[in-house]
Amino acid sequence: EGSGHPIWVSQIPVPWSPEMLKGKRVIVTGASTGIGEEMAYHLARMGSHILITARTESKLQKVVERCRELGAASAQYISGTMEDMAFAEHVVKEAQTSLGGLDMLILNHVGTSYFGYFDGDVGHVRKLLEINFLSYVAMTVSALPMLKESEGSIVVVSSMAGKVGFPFTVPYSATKFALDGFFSSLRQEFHIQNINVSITLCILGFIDTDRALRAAADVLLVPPAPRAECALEILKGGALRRRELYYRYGSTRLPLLLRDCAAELLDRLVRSRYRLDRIGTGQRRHPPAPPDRR
Ligand SMILES: NC(=O)C1=CN([C@@H]2O[C@H](COP(=O)(O)OP(=O)(O)OC[C@H]3O[C@@H](n4cnc5c(N)ncnc54)[C@H](OP(=O)(O)O)[C@@H]3O)[C@@H](O)[C@H]2O)C=CC1
Ligand SMILES: CC(C)CCC[C@@H](C)[C@H]1CC[C@H]2[C@@H]3C(=O)C=C4C[C@@H](O)CC[C@]4(C)[C@H]3CC[C@]12C
Repeated sequence: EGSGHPIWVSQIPVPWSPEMLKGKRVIVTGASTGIGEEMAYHLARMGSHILITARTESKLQKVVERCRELGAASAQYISGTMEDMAFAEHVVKEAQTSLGGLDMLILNHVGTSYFGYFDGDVGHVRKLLEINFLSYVAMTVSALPMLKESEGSIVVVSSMAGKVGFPFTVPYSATKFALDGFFSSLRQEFHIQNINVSITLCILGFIDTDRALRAAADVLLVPPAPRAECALEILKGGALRRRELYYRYGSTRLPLLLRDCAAELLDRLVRSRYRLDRIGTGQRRHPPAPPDRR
């Protein structure tokens, strides 16, 4: 008995239950902090086998310890950078060798970017595409044989900035839009080929992680949503094999409906949620912004 609404999964309505992830073998990337860390703790409480990754070993160690305390069936980490596709593939192989397979691949990490006017640095766009997009592709490709066998799930953490153009996140937004194209197209092929691997694209609004607050809290007139609740909603969406997950629903799904019938209006609404006079303080690494051209 779950508490959520019944949702159609393969023609059968299934309610959410934490039991769904019990004993499942799950990879979470970018799990040293933020939403990824919270997903690891939820999975631990549900009794999953957890393999987490990020660059900072000291943080991963602590997260793994906490996961064991919280009741994970098992918890381990591998540290390394997703700039390196060989590392991305290595993480997946580790699931094969130490967990004997994989039920859910949660792609969540993002490389560091800036919150400010696009600075023209093409090299940065390429690097961010490698970390935020290409490594997701590489991990998906190497995990697919295991996921086919388990009839498992791929969970892709994206953003409102992967569906709508927001200012001050140009390189980041490009990487998130790329994920939609790749995974939505791939989902269609899975259907045609009767491959029973679900793909859940998660569309998140502003979430209260340390990094996001540091970068944008000063500038945005939008209240951030809590990361632990966000993490749980992502896991529910994945377990229920939904195609897309919106969090929070009211501030993500409704603006997207508006986009499809009144794009200019949404653009204007979005711009009105920014204190443009505060851009250029704090996180920016690069020289002067062009004048505000509203
Ligand atoms: N917070 C928000 O407002 C929003 C977040 N999202 C999405 O949610 C997801 C999580 O975001 P959030 O929790 O805020 O992010 P955080 O910055 O808190 O966490 C990012 C994670 O990625 C890891 N990481 C960073 N660079 C690399 C790298 N080169 N190689 C491997 N791992 C790396 C970090 O660890 P380490 O530095 O140790 O490598 C960390 O674990 C992202 O996909 C983000 O786009 C979407 C919409 C809004
Ligand atoms: C106006 C409303 C319709 C909705 C507004 C939602 C806006 C404000 C939300 C949607 C996506 C959010 C950005 C995001 O995805 C990820 C990051 C990376 C992080 O390190 C710094 C914060 C940043 C840039 C978020 C800033 C806030 C954004 C633009």
